[in-house]
Amino acid sequence: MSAAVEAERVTKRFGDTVAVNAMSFTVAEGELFGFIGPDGAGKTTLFRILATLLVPDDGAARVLGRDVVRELWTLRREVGYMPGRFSLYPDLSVDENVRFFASVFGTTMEAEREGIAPIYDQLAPFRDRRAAALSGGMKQKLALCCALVHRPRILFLDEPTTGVDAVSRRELWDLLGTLKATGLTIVVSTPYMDEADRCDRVALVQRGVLLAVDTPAAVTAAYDRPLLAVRAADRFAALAAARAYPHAQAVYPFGETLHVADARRDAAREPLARELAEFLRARGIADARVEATAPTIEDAFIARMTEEAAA
Ligand SMILES: Nc1ncnc2c1ncn2[C@@H]1O[C@H](COP(=O)(O)OP(=O)(O)OP(=O)(O)O)[C@@H](O)[C@H]1O
Repeated sequence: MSAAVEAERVTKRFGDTVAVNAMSFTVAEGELFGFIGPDGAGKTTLFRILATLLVPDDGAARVLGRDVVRELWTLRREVGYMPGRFSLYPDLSVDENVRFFASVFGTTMEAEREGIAPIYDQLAPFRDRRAAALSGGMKQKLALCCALVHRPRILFLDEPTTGVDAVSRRELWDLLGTLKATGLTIVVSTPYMDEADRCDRVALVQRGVLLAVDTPAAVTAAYDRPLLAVRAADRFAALAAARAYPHAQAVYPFGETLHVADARRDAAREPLARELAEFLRARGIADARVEATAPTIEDAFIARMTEEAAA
């Protein structure tokens, strides 16, 4: 498969801030590729460079084989970009928004009706409603529809699920799956680690740096230290106590439990669980129960980010 995106040491600075720091990666054609990272990681800046809206200070990027700086005018017709915010006209109706974006690219909503059907069909009941009056999930679907209306060969979606309720998040990811099945290359960013498993490959970003690029399964498999799950009625007190544990590399809430990453890589899990339980009980967490647990991709990400922050 040829590459849909090739980035080579792409760098962008704003004053003293290095928003994107020498990022190199490739996205294959037809791939659903996710950038995962917290606020300020550089996702928006990178997406704007790949969508030809911002010029990198250093490095080079090619999208669909075209240079994002030298060939921007050709590329703009072939790329769909959905920014995190402000992509719709709030006072225009659903249909008027779609028609507007179609006209920018010299086409019409009618001509593109079949291509946008998987999304537009869900919007059609609200076609005359002003965009401002749509729910968060519907706004995102409309923005996606507008980004697709000129039949791009690649789609860049910047945080499409931020601020969207859980059901709409799932629906949006299902839609991305449907679009991927048509052969479209999709590059998406998100601050939510639990969305990683919906991607073919993910890139973990923090402070402008790529920490890992791999399949979700490989990122999870690379987690190589004992992970312990703690249950206690007073989770807050247990968290404070566990943070004082000398072998804890990272301690964080995880669902109903706390996760404690033990720094002793090669140790057997069970004795470590007993040792932590004894430590917590000695610190007043009388009901502390500790067991070894299998890492998820979120644990793997947190470990990478903690290591990097410590370095
Ligand atoms: N136009 C700008 N001028 C100055 N600094 C900027 C500009 N755009 C981004 N930055 C800074 O660059 C860094 C990366 O920002 P960016 O918006 O790319 O991150 P992000 O991962 O998309 O996070 P967010 O979800 O907050 O947008 C941040 O420190 C941000 O403050």
